[in-house]
Amino acid sequence: MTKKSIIVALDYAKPADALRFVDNLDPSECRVKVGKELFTAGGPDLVQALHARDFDVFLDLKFHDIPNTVAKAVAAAAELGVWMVNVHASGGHEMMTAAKEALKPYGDKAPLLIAVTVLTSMSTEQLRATGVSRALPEHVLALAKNAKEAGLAGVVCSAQEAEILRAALGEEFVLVTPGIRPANSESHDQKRVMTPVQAISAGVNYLVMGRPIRENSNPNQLLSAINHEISEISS
Ligand SMILES: O=c1ccn([C@@H]2O[C@H](COP(=O)(O)O)[C@@H](O)[C@H]2O)c(=O)[nH]1
Repeated sequence: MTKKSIIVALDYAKPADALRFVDNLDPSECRVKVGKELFTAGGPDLVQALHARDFDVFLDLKFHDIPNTVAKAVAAAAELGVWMVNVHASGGHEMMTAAKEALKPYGDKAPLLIAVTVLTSMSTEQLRATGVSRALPEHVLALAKNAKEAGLAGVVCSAQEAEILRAALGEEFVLVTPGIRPANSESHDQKRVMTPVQAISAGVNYLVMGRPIRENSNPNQLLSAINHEISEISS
């Protein structure tokens, strides 16, 4: 179990606010995630500024397009030197294979390529309303199997599906889980949530946390406390 299993979501509108926030974090305690809002505002310069501060960057742009376009997009992410990048598993096998192929020239320097299964903000009812009739965990597993068959390193899912995925897809398959909330804290728009300890116990590799950390009066203290909590159960 890596010490840096917490990925802090930098969901800021302004790059300066994101950098001010990370300047109070220790890059040996966490990694960071740049999503659509911050990347649209700050672009490659912002990613470079995070690298200069020694942070591993998960570029969470959830690419979903035709295979050629997605392949070019993940190659552009590799050029930025990010640690992790993702696509939507619902884009299908051909799209995911094209993305994987596009990273081959980068060898050991290629970012980890993972696929989003079902967003953690979705409930069973919301998924059904999109036309998916099978049970939500079953759908997540089918998408994750497709991602593994296409050669991807892992998936984004909810920690609630981690045990099923770990059992079916093996120890090496990377599970990245947003929707992580400390006990008794607000869920916001997240529907499938778990606490950090529950998630790690279920076999998750990386915990994505945004608002609970960013909105805490002492983010560093909270990070250390969670790192301590999870190190106790994973040692
Ligand atoms: O299924 C998904 C995929 C991505 N996310 C992203 O993770 C963070 C979660 O932030 P919180 O503030 O901890 O809710 C956010 O950047 C999402 O875009 C997700 O939540 N679920």
